[in-house]
Amino acid sequence: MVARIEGEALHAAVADLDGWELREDLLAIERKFKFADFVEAFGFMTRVAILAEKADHHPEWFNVYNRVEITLTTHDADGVSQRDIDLANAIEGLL
Ligand SMILES: C[C@H](O)[C@H](O)[C@H]1CNC2=NC(N)=NC(=O)C2=N1
Repeated sequence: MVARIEGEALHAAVADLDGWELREDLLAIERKFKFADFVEAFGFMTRVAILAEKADHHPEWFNVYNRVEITLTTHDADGVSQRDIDLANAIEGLL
């Protein structure tokens, strides 16, 4: 079981992440990315997929052409956990 991050700690953790926002229901974090074209966007998604598989923590995402929208949440925690924060940080490291 993974602990859910809530309240002040949740807001502080999200504030430390560049460009990520808390979803309105406070149960997930989200970020929108925009690339030059589809090849750039899909290349990014491929690199995220490799990170996600290594971490056994996977994004919910949406892609149209050069736009990628990522939502991170932890099903086991029914909300945001450190695993989401860690994956968001690892994604930041790809940019
Ligand atoms: C069995 C497996 O470890 C779990 O289903 C993992 C896989 N990837 C996951 N990804 C995300 N985003 N949240 C989870 O709770 C989760 N759980």
